[in-house]
Amino acid sequence: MSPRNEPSFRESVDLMFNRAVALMDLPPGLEEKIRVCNATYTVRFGVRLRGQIQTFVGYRSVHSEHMEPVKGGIRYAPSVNQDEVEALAALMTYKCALVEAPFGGSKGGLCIDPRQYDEHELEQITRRFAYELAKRDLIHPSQNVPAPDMGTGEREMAWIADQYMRMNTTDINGRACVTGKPINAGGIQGRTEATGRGVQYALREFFRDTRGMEKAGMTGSLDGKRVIVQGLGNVGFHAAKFLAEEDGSKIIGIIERDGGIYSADGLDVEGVRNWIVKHGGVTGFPDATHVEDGAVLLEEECDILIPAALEGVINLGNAERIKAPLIIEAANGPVTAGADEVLRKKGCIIIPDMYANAGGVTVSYFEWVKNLSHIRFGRMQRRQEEARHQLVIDELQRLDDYLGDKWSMSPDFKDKYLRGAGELELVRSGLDDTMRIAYQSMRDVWHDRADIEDLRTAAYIVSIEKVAASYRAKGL
Ligand SMILES: NC(=O)c1ccc[n+]([C@@H]2O[C@H](COP(=O)([O-])OP(=O)(O)OC[C@H]3O[C@@H](n4cnc5c(N)ncnc54)[C@H](O)[C@@H]3O)[C@@H](O)[C@H]2O)c1
Repeated sequence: MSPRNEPSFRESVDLMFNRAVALMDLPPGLEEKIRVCNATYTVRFGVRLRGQIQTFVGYRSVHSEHMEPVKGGIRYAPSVNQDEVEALAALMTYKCALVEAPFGGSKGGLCIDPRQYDEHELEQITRRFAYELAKRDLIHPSQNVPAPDMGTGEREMAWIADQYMRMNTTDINGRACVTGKPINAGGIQGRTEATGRGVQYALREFFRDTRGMEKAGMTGSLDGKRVIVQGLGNVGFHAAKFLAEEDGSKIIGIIERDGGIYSADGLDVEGVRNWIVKHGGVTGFPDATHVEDGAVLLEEECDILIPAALEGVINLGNAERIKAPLIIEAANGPVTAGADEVLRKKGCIIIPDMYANAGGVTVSYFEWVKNLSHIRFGRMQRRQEEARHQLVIDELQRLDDYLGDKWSMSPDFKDKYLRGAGELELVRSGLDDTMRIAYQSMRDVWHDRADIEDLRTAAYIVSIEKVAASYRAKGL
């Protein structure tokens, strides 16, 4: 974690914000209005567990209501605190603006180590937390819509949705009170993988940016690139798996709570994940070198470093020793403001969190829209699309017959062509499109303005401009 003399997470976010606004022309007062967190609600509640009452502390922070509902995940971790949820809520505001998800920023957290409780106990705690928030409209389809974050997943989101709906039986849009739910509880295809998938799409778009690649001193494609990932949870696992399986990248290092593993030949991501589930950590994973202090692997030679666990892991204590020319912030806030400056001076390119991990909120947006429209994406068009596709296939079949040996339809064409109509494909293409457009908007600012050195400042400028435009349009 950050050495004590570094600013807190929230201060770090504010410093990065200030760096961007210094290059903008905002009316006096507006910059402060955008930067500050509107409100943070603290809840303390008791749950009777194992024969005695245990008190839990949780937070829900609302950073900006320039658009409503506000949106942001709920984190379960012992280290959750007000500063952290406020920093994360601020990042949600900028993230939503950057990818044009029509939400303000929010975040929640519960101080708990979920590994210390069984499933039934976690359900009791989650339902009580949800009750405390929902009765104050801090969980609500049109006011405040949580999602998963560290330590939570679709299981917790299903409990939260159910709790809200029990409390609001006449709210026909009740399911839209939270996203990241399982499919059979109103979720959407592709949400679980969305943040990791977004990291993959972000990297693909970066690799299409010739000038960006030049700035990073990189050439070629993702194929064969050496990648180190910290945190093989929801985000890190999916990002690593897709990069290895679909882009040919080599995952040479994985860092977890109990240390790190390294193999120059590349690690089997799925195998490591299964090992962690079975053994509780990476220790003992075969055919790899194990290091007790996983953080040293952050400093190992690689092409792409993906911090996907905690904030503040790249700080003034290790920034000078980071060798990766490219860092993609899958986690929120993994690089402190001080480390950001050190790395910038070294020429390291950072794809910033507010863009890199925006895949989650993008697909959450799709899920929210799906819940409000009460119909699965593609359901009404599917038959019609299939009929149109069949016309094309029939026509190509005639051509195939006519041309004989000179040409033939590729064997998987029909399958691939028909596959384009389902919900998962629609979600993926919507996510890909979003990640491309958002990258291009920061890229243009980064490359076109001589006074902007880095992608993070460009990202802040693009999103602050959007939030400012929204305040200007509606008044404060
Ligand atoms: N889940 C999402 O959709 C989402 C969306 C946007 C951003 N994020 C961000 O991504 C990051 C990870 O979230 P997640 O949902 O994947 O959480 P997760 O709980 O699924 O996974 C976190 C992983 O990090 C590991 N970890 C914890 N402490 C560690 C340490 N000290 N060193 C190494 N590994 C450690 C955990 O063991 C776990 O495998 C967070 O910063 C979160 O805010 C998540």
